[in-house]
Amino acid sequence: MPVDDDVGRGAQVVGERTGLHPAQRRYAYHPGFNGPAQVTGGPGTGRTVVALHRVRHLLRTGREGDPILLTTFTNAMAAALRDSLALLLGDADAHLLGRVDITTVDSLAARAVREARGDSPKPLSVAAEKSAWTRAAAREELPWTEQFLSQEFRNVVLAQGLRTPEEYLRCVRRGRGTQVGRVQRARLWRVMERFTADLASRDSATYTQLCDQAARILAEGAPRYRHVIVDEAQDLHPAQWRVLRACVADQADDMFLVGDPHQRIYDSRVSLRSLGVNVRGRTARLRLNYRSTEEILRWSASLLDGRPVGRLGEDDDDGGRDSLRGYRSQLHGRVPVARGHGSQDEELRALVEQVRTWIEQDGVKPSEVAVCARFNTLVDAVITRLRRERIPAVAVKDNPGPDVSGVRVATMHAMKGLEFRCVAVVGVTSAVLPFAPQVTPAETDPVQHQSDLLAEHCLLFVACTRARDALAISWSGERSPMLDPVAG
Ligand SMILES: Nc1ncnc2c1ncn2[C@@H]1O[C@H](COP(=O)(O)OP(=O)(O)OP(=O)(O)O)[C@@H](O)[C@H]1O
Repeated sequence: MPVDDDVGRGAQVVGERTGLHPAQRRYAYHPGFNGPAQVTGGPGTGRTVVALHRVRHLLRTGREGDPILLTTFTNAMAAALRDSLALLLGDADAHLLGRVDITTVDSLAARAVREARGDSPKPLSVAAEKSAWTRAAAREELPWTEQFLSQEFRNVVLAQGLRTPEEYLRCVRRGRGTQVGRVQRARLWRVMERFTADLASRDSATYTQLCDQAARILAEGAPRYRHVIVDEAQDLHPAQWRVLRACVADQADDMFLVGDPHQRIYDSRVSLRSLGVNVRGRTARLRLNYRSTEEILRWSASLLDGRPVGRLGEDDDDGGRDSLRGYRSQLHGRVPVARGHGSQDEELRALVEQVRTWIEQDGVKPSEVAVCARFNTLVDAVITRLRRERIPAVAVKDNPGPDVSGVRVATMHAMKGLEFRCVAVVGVTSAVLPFAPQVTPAETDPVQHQSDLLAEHCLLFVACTRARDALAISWSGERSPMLDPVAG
């Protein structure tokens, strides 16, 4: 199989055109789509590989000098895509690489704002945003929490690009499960105005605000790219889609999107049609997983417990549902192991044994083993413990290159897009999965509650589907209810 064996990367290069499955090849080497095209599929079905081949095809067949934008979700994934594309192009086509801008949408947005204004506001941390909402709401007795205010601003105002109180009064609050009348909307708007003015005075902004600003700036100028290729499309917010739409003219082969709605771990349900990205008649779904064994796939899929997952690029009003029907692997191996422990110390001791077995008995390189946890505190504890037991360990967030040895340790969010031969998911307790502060209470907003809960299930699904050959799940104390379908 013509696959390079760099570690911890999702976008490994499938060598020549003939290495692709016919379903992958049909889209990667399509002679020309009459508008945006989209490829979906479960984890490990090679969507990123298809995106890379599409870039190569467009580079080879397009006009010399036509710029291409290739975006993904994190800087680490952008770096991995850059390496993979360079490998795929090889020496013969290396000169074409300069035509491809590989970056995240947030970085692209920050760049556009900086170019227009001479600088760009400082992005706000989650904690700083919460305090800013508290300040904005301080003068009024409001019935809303900071979480509600932040979601209303992000999921209604910024999602729809609303500019005035009149627009907000008139808008349909898509995706929100609460009624907010005219008087309440007027109050909410005042709070949101105070929030934005406060941030502006501190020269700060949320990432979504930055994208909203960038989309307006870009829409006023000429399109910057001839083609836009989007990896991990399931997690982009409408403001990020507006940035992308503004970057490329509405024409043949303008946008090529790949994503998996089962891996949506951020709160973004989007109607692409309403944002001028209409993929109708140009969609394909991949079903063959090349990464994991069938045993890992089945096990991980049952974590979603049949929960309905909306289609990529459709919101609740579009109403479509995606499914993992027909999703399969031709690889076979051991059934994943799920085990509870009396204390965290015991759990970490068992983890050390498991990792040792993978490395010493199964002959797996340390860098092909990953351990992940919901939060950084446990990530740090795992690294300390492994090192104490003389097992080399490195944090994925420190971006270790492929030649750095050591077990990779990361949060579940940071596992997005990566893959490893063996994966241990630790600390899967009821306290962190689902993580209550992350899930809007049903009485505050029942729709948001369901969507937040689904994102928690998807997060565990993403973590487990990074494993190629072996998967071990553990917890200490009370097991997460999300494991009920698999752990009996
Ligand atoms: N046709 C193929 N032949 C052999 N291996 C393949 C093929 N297509 C993809 N792969 C391999 O399958 C693995 C998953 O591919 P890729 O990362 O592109 O999938 P993905 O759908 O983007 O996955 P995810 O979103 O879960 O990260 C990689 O190791 C890749 O090299």
